[in-house]
Amino acid sequence: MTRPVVGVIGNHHLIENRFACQLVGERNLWALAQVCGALPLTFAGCPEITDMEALLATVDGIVLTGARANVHPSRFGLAEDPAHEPYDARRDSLALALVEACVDRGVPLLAICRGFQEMAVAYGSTLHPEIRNLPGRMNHRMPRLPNGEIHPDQEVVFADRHEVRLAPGGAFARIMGRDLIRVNSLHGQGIMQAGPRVVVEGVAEDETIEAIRVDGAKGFALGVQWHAEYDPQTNPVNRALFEAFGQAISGYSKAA
Ligand SMILES: N[C@@H](CCC(=O)NCCCC(=O)O)C(=O)O
Repeated sequence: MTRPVVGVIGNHHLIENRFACQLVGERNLWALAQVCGALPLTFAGCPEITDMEALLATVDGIVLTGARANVHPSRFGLAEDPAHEPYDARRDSLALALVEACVDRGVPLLAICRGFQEMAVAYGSTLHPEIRNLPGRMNHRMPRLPNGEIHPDQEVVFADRHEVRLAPGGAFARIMGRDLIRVNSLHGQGIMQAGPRVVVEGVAEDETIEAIRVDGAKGFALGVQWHAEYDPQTNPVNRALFEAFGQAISGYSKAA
């Protein structure tokens, strides 16, 4: 029995400000291999070189990963702002189309952080570019040193930072087996207004939306604002999510 194959989207980076690359956070790949029993297969976040039909004929699931670049504000009716760069318009285009294709066909889809935002925007949600600036909101960005540098210890950066209250009886509460969890937090953007098919399944103490599903999806279509890929090997909350995704990809039949 071969492993199910999961497509993992890449994101654009300029290495040394000259060398264009498609990168993917390695922890996404380890989580899929070790907890879902999948073969992770990265693909470019570039619609120009990605045949979606060929991709979806090849994979048993898709993961839209986190990424430093923000979803372009034109996708939700706002003007771009240098303060909220970088953007990754190619990834936006491919990811938003993939969300709808997966939802319509029942291809299991797990959306993480930026991917969560892409899932939300694909179905008409708006985002706020810097939610920590909203009254009453926490700072959801990764912790930094007093001098402003990103904290050098990954355990600190990815430590649980806040609670998420899950909708009782909802998809996430059923997967997690509880209504209250704690999660890490590494994002600046957040959902302002959920679109009509975006079901809010979990919110933080400051009402920031942290977990969603797409209403009417034929298959697994869940998104989380936190970085569940960081430690599903040891963290029961993230393990439950990746195991549920693993069941979905194992049970998915491309032939259907
Ligand atoms: N850019 C968006 C999404 C946040 C996200 O995916 N964070 C991952 C960060 C990985 C890194 O810093 O390289 C936002 O900021 O909301």
